[in-house]
Order: sequence, then C-alpha cells, then structure tokens
Amino acid sequence: MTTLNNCIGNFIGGEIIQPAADASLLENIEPATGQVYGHLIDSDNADLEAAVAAAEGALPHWRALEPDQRARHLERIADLIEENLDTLAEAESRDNGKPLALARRVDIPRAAANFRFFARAITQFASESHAMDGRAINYTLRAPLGIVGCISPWNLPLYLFTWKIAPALAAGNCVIAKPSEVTPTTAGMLADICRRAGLPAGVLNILHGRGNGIGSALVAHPKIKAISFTGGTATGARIAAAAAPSFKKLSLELGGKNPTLVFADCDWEKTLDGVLRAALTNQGQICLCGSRIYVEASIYAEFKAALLERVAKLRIGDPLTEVDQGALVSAAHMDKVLNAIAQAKEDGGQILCGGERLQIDGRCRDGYFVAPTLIEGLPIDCRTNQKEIFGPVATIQPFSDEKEALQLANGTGYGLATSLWSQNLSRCHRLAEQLDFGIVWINCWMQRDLRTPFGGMKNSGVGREGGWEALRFFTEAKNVCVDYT
Ligand SMILES: NC(=O)C1=CN([C@@H]2O[C@H](COP(=O)(O)OP(=O)(O)OC[C@H]3O[C@@H](n4cnc5c(N)ncnc54)[C@H](O)[C@@H]3O)[C@@H](O)[C@H]2O)C=CC1
Ligand SMILES: O=C(O)/C=C/C=C(\O)C(=O)O
Repeated sequence: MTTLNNCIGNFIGGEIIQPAADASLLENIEPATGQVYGHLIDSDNADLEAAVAAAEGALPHWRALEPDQRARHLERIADLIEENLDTLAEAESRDNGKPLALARRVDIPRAAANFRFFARAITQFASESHAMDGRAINYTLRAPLGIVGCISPWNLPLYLFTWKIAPALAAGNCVIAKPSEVTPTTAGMLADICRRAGLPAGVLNILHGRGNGIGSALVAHPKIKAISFTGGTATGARIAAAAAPSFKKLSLELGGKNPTLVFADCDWEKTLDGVLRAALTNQGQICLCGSRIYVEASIYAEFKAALLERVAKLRIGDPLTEVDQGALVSAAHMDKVLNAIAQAKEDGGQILCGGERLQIDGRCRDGYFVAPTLIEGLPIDCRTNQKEIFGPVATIQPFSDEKEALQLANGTGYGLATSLWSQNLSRCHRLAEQLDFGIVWINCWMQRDLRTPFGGMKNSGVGREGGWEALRFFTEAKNVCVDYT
C-alpha cells in the first residue's frame, strides 16, 4: 500500500475527488514495460455511500427528463470522446498493452459510438400494447430501475465500460460504475469528459478499486437495483450468488471458448484473414476470440501451413509503435497464459509456433509479451480445449464432416460466439440453427451492429446486451390493463 498525491480518484457527485492522504492506493502498471506508472484509489464503503447518496439526489431530475434531453447529454459525451481520440487511444494502449492503432481504430471510436447509439435509441424506444378482442387493452409502461451498478473488465476498458453505462443512463437510471482496477485510466478520463459535457452531478459516479473490495460491496448494496457485469465466468458466478438473496436484476457477459469452423469451400484469403484476426486480436483477450480452430480434413495441411505463415509475419512489440500484437495485460495474466501452454504440452499438444514469453529489446524489455501460439493434436475434452485461456493461444484440429464439426463446436461448457467459413450458404444456415452459441458469424468475425442482441448461452452468461435488449434490461416493465366494456 502506498500514498501518493498524483493518482486516479473517484468521480462522485460531479466531482473528481483526489484521494485523502491516508487513503488506500493501488499501483497502475504499464504492461509493455512492467513498470508502475501511476496509482488509483482503492475505494471503501464510505466512498460507496457517498456515491449512492449522490445518485439518489440526482435521480428524480434525471429520470424526469424527456428522452431527447437525456440524449443530448449523451451526444455531448460522444462528441468529447471523439475530440479526444488521440489522447484516449494512447492512454488505453499504455494502460492495457494493446496496439495503439487498435485503440484508435476500435476501442475509442466504439466508446463514442456506444453513447451516440443509445442517445438515438432512447428517442425511439417504445412500449408494447396488447388488445383483447373488443374487451380491454393492455399497455406496458417502462420505468428506469433507479440506481444501477456497472462492472467492467480490463480487455476492452473504455469500450465495455461505456457499453454498459450508456444504455443505463439513456433509460433514465443513475449509475455507479466500477472499471477494472487493472486498467483504470480511461475511466478516469471519462469522468473529466462527463464533467466538461455538463452531465448533471451524481448521474454517473465512478468508483475505482479491487473487485473483491468495492466491487463486491457494490453488488451487495441494497439500493443498487441491478448489476451489469462483464468478466470471467468464475467472477460472474460469485456475483450471481451475492446478488440472489436480494433478487437484483443481473446481466452477465462471461467467458467463451469459441470455435472457428473452416470448410473446404471457404473463400481462402478472406478466411485466413478472419481466422487469424479471430484468434489473435487484442492478444487473444476478447471474450469473442476464436480459440479453437477446426478445419475440414481435405484442406487441413494446406490451411495450417498458410496460417502459420501469416502468424510468422505478425509484428509483436511496443504497443505504442506500429505492431500487430502488444503485451498481455498483467504479469499475473501472462503467467496464467504460460501455465495453460505448459498444460497443453503435458496433455500431449504439439506447439506449432510460439509457446513462450517473448523478450523485446529497449523500453519494453520487462514487458508481458507472449508469442502467438498454435497447438495441434489435443482432444476436445482436454483442459486446453475446455478452459478459457484468454491469450494469444489457439488449438487447431481437422474434422471429417459437418456432423463432427458440430459436435466439436458444441463440445464445451461455453456458448458465446462461433464463426463459420463456407461458401455453401445452405450449410451455413443449417449449422447456425444447431450451434449452441449466442452469436454465430458466417464468413466474418466480430462484425458488430449495436442493434443486435449480444451475449452467450451456457457458462457464457445470462441475458443479452445491445439495442432494445439493453434498454429493456435497464427498465422495469409494468403492464396496465384497461377494461372498456
Ligand atoms: N469475458 C470477458 O470478457 C473477460 C473474461 N476474463 C476472464 O476472467 C479471467 C480472470 O480475469 P480477471 O481480471 O480476474 O476478471 P474478473 O472477471 O475478475 O474482473 C472483471 C471485473 O469484475 C470485478 N470483480 C472481480 N471480482 C468481483 C466481485 N467479487 N464482485 C464484483 N466485482 C468483481 C473486477 O474488479 C473487474 O472490474 C481472465 O483470465 C479471463 O479468462 C477477463 C476479462 C474479461
Ligand atoms: O460488444 C462488443 O462488441 C464486444 C464485447 C466484448 C466483450 O464483452 C469481451 O471481450 O469481454
């Protein structure tokens, strides 16, 4: 524990609060260098009570605003995110280890898009009515829940933080949000943006700190009506257990062990690009990454060789320079990934490429880099094919026909996303129906339309985000039945 003046403080009641001299602080480490480059407050119960009081104070005014008035606030936040693209992207890359170009092209634009999308969506959100044959009419009222909690992970920090906050605010709730303690920086910058955008005080409060500290306190707080969480499956299970006794509404977006199915009739170049991106984007640290690659036997050898050739060309190094792959997010996470590779070897897997930590010269010599790793020869029921690794590691294996491809794809406890690559559209539709995943991509991967339901089956989560699903989650439905006989 350290005390320092210069550190990321909470955002409560419209103010960014510098930690008191005796506050507990956590270190913020730059993954590409392994060096501490800042600190953040490890919030306590007093901070949570202050945030709840601020949110309670702001709620009556915020929920009473017309949707287009709330929308204007969100649009201003989106504008400011766009105006600060470069600064935010650099901060995200430094905090997380991801390539700067990826943060510029994907993370930060998506954070702005989240606010803009839900600003527009709320002005079009309508409720249903059900007529009863000349006797009565039912209509549904949808009211904000009140104060809600949003808890997000470190892999897509601002992208996922805002993916939760934007619909919650648009629907008229006040929010207490907790970003990952591993990547707090852009959430700290968002606080400043919200202040500058004139978001009324207390509408959004941001608390920093440990998951099993302020995170669990947020989940347990009786005045928090719902929790929207993205992160690991084990953490999701703990949150579900803690929230159950008070019947809080829960949205859980959890892990994945996503299969990529490649058929012999695929578009060769497009598929190679897609499979590579699916496996390794963001160092494989996206819940949607395709970490199990299945290739039809007749093209297996040729496809594997072509994929290995592409992996060998990837530029890996300082994320602030022009690279394809940067550092993993933390030393602990790098160790987890390296242990998983060691297990794969123990289980008889052959390492086709990578398989080790990478040493980068210069300022990144102590950074958390792992070489992109492809592993062959492992059965579906081994640890490597069953457990989420969340790193630049994928297994590759042949399949003989559609039936076997389907069995392999559905053969884990997860059900988040899958991609299949084939020019036979009848086959694609047939398989899409039988694949047990919340998201099926055909001849693409991570092509996102924010209107679509987003989320997983089985151990990949509960509920859906995106579009109307998110606005329904953040509102309480009330049916009103009027008899007019
Ligand atoms: N599905 C996904 O998108 C993600 C999956 N993961 C997986 O989870 C594994 C563990 O990674 P972690 O960083 O530990 O993720 P995590 O799931 O523990 O952390 C996500 C967020 O939850 C918070 N949190 C942790 N424990 C909590 C609790 N008891 N109550 C309330 N909030 C809590 C954290 O502070 C963070 O803000 C990774 O190795 C990876 O396999 C990690 C990040 C994202
Ligand atoms: O909403 C998206 O486009 C992506 C979401 C990704 C995650 O939830 C994740 O990687 O955890």
